Formats: sequence, structure tokens, C-alpha cells
Amino acid sequence: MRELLTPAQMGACDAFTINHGTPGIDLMERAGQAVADVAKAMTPKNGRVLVLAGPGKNGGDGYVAARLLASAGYDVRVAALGDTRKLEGDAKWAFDGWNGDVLPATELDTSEFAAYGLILDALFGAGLTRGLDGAAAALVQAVNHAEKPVLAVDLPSGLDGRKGQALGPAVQATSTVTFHRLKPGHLLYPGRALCGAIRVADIGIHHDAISAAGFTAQLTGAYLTEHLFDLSADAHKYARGHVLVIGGPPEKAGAGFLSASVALRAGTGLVTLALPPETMAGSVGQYPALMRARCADARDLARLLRDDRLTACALGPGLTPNEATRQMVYAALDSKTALVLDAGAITAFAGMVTPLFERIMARSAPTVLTPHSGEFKRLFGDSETNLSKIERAQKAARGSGAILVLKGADTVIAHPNGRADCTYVNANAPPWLATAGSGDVLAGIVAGLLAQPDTAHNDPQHQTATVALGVWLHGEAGQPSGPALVATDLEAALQTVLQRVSPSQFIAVQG
Ligand SMILES: NC(=O)C1=CN([C@@H]2O[C@H](COP(=O)(O)OP(=O)(O)OC[C@H]3O[C@@H](n4cnc5c(N)ncnc54)[C@H](O)[C@@H]3O)[C@@H](O)[C@H]2O)[C@@H](O)CC1
Ligand SMILES: Nc1ncnc2c1ncn2[C@@H]1O[C@H](COP(=O)(O)OP(=O)(O)O)[C@@H](O)[C@H]1O
Ligand SMILES: [K+]
Repeated sequence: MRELLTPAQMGACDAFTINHGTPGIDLMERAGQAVADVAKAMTPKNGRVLVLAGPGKNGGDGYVAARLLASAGYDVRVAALGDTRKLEGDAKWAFDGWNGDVLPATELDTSEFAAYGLILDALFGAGLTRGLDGAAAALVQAVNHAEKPVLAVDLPSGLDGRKGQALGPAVQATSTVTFHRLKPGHLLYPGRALCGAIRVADIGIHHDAISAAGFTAQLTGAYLTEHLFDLSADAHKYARGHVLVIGGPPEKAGAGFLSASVALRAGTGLVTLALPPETMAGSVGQYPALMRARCADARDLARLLRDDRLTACALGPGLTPNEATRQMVYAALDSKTALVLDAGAITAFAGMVTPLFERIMARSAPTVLTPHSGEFKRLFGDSETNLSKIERAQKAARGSGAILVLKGADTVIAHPNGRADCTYVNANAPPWLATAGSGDVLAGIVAGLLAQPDTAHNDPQHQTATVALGVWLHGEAGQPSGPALVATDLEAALQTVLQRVSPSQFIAVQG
């Protein structure tokens, strides 16, 4: 269930299934059945349901649901947008199967919407081609104004299922039922907020359909823990990787400590925090497990990176975006370690990306860029609005040569190869992760995971999955604290999450 399908890919899955012998009306009947089932759970038996049916197959699903709800005892009213005489194919079949009245939607008294227990939005789904206007826009605005529970069929009407954006008005749903697989629009903001609670219903799509039609990305999840390093019982600490984190000046020294301590928690064997002389003087305090090294400039860093036991390096948290940082990034790019560039190491290259991207592309070890949307714009500009966040991340990964982690509530992870099986969307991050230092923690988790031996030998799928695992673990670790979360809480929370998901737990021999 992890593949995400664009509306076009979903349409191709429908077509594949129909071509392999399942009539389209069977798919529509199952879709309508799934919608009716959720509707029943949202409103009491015998409740009043208003079904708003559009001019295509989304409307068809609405007519099926109307029939099933009416036969189950609900008081159903149907209003159609557009001329029902023009309905075709499966949608016409569904319309013909509805025995009740159909009122033109333009004749609805929208002030009566408040009298319904549930509004079913079956106006537009995958077939939306442009922003809603005219009668459709007015209807959608009236639905939203009514503030009644709304169940959207497939997608809230007006929402673009590929981009997760609405060009005009869009339905604010309480719940959305979609079919077979999630679409990007269900996960990418603002679309995700318009969907409410999302259910994915099985409508009997052929099991080979996705292989034939393709997919666009994958949803992250606990399944990614299969990419955790398989720690052998007699492991040596150096066999678990060694991360070097570069810390910054005293004003922002905490960032490096946050990254370094969680890199250790993520399972790497050793972490060295390289600090400028003015920060070195600080006490070991709560971080005695970290080793420290003096690093005043790029030359010091190059010298530290000559230690070939280092397997990953994280650079940027707490660093000032300036020439000295650029030189340190160049030194790190010259090394053979996996590299995570975040925060100051990203902003330092605003408006001067060519030497950065050239050096990233020349590397054989993975380089990861972890920009939030502001940092992304500094490196990649305001890219075309017609691209989804998934497509923007894929394009930026291709252009830079780095594995891109485009952060936010809907973080996208993309490999420069642009492949769908190397692209992920993360959806478990709670909003309280928007707190100072949370990004530094993410950089540390990703570096800590990448540092551990790559048993898959530089396989892009494994590397991207490892980065996506880091993003997913960060989201999981963020959940328990609630809105009081501060970034330092993530370290203990990560420990709990890893205890829960670790594939192999040590079993002691009892005497
Ligand atoms: N293909 C299949 O076999 C299945 C499709 N299903 C349903 O079919 C839906 C897709 O159906 P369609 O492809 O017919 O598309 P829709 O029903 O989403 O809408 C298509 C119609 O809306 C018009 N339209 C698009 N944007 C408009 C705008 N901004 N203003 C006014 N009119 C606009 C189009 O010209 C077309 O007539 C899915 O969302 C899903 O609900 C399900 O029944 C499952 C099976
Ligand atoms: N509204 C949100 N919902 C969920 N996660 C969020 C939200 N805002 C930010 N995050 C996550 O929190 C982290 C913040 O990183 P960043 O912006 O670099 O913060 P900082 O620089 O303060 O550490 C990222 O992993 C991001 O995906
Ligand atoms: K809809």
C-alpha cells in the first residue's frame, strides 16, 4: 500500500484492470460501496444525506453511494452539477441505477445545507483539469460555509491530486475515501489538510496494474526499518561506523551537540564533534560519550577527514553561512565519507551553487542536502508552480547530484536518479517538530544511519531508503512529547522508537 499514484497513473490502473476483464461498473460499484460504508459510520441511521454529484465518474461513485445509502434507510437527496443527459459510460450506468429525484445543483437552496447530517462531495476527483469557477465554485463555497460533516469521494473537489494544491475553491472535507492507493494530493500540503481523515478502499484493481502503470513515490513507514544496520553480536564499535560532526561558534554551539548526540543514538559506533577553539573550552557536560576534536578551519577539517575510519560527516547545524563554511564544505566533499549538508552549509551557497553541485556530482559516496523550504529556494530558486513538491525535490536532486530531503510537514526524499522507488513522502511528523534544533537532530539521525556499513554496497535504493528511514524515525520520535516538545527530547524518544522497531533484540544466555 506504500506506492503513491498520480491521478493519471490511477486512471491507467483502472484501465489496465478493465482491459483484463473487470467491467468498469464493477469498480464503480465497489467504490460507491466503500463510500457508503464510511458515510454510514459518519451519520446516524436514517440520517439526512445530501449527495452532490458531478459530471464525470466521481459523480458516478456518488450515484452508487446514494442508491446504497437509500436502500439502507438513509434519507438521501441528490443534486447534480451539469446536464445529467450528457452523462456517459459508467457514470450514466450509475445515474440510471438511482431511482430517486435528481435536483439541478444550481436550484439548491444552500441555506438548507445545515439541515443535512452529512454532505457527500462527489463533484470532481481525478478528472479535475483546472481550478473551479462559476456554479462549481459557488457550490463548493456553500458546502464549506455550511460547516457540516463532509465526506469527499476520492479527493475533495477542487484539489489537484497530483500537486496537493487547489487553483480555485476546494472542499474542506471531514473525511476522504480514496481507492486502491493514496495520491500525492492526499499527503502534500495544503491538500492533506483539505482531506480530513483519509481511508484507502480496495476496489479490486488488478495486482499487476501498478507494475504496468507506474507510481510516483512511496509513503515512508515502519517497513523501512528493514534498512537498519544488522548489528552482529560480536560487533566492534568501529564496525558500526564513525561520524564526524562539525560544530559552530559559541552562540550556536548547541546545534552541533544535538546532531552529534543523536548520531550516536542512531546506532553509529563513535561520534567525534569537531569544534572551533572558542567552543572547545566548554564543559563536557551532558555529552561525555562524544569525542571532541579541534577544528578552526577547512585545513583542520581536511586533516581530520584523513582518518579513513570515518564513515559519515554532518556539516551545517550551527555554522555561519560564509566563505569559511564554504571552504569546510569543499574539504568535506573531497572526502570519501557519506555527507549530510544542512542549515549554514546550504545557505552558504545561496546564489553560487555551480561549484557545489559539480563537486557533489564528482563524489562516489552519497551526499544528502536537507533544506527546509526557505533554504531550498536559496539553492534552487522558486521553481515552476506547475510542479508538485515531489517533482520539485526530484528535479533538485537530479540538478545537484545529492539525495534531497525537502523538509516540512510533508517531507519529500528524492534521489538524483529520479526513480519512483527512490522517492519518498513522509507523513508522520507532528507540527510541534517545528521547534528550534529539530532540523539539527534530523541531520544527526541521517548521518548516524548512513555511517553504518552499507551492506547493500552503494545501492541507490538502499541509500535513499536509509535517509527516508531517518526522516520517519524523526517523525516517530517527535510524536510522544506533544506541543511541549523541545529538540533535546528527541534523543530519548529516538531511543524508545528504536527499541520498539529494532529487528534483533539481544537475548542473554541464562546460567
Ligand atoms: N476509472 C474508473 O474506472 C474508476 C473511476 N472512479 C472515479 O472516477 C473519478 C474520475 O472520473 P473522471 O475521469 O470522469 O473525472 P471527474 O469525475 O473527476 O471529473 C471529470 C469531469 O469534470 C470536468 N471538469 C474537470 N475540471 C473541471 C472544472 N474545473 N470545472 C468544471 N468541470 C471540470 C471534466 O471535463 C469532466 O467532464 C475518480 O476520481 C473516482 O472517483 C471510481 O469509480 C473507480 C473506478
Ligand atoms: N509543521 C510541521 N509539521 C511537521 N514537521 C515539521 C513541521 N515544521 C517543521 N517540521 C520538521 O521539523 C524539522 C525542522 O527543521 P529546520 O526547519 O531545519 O529547523 P531548525 O533549523 O530549527 O532545526 C524538519 O525535519 C521538518 O520537516
Ligand atoms: K470529490
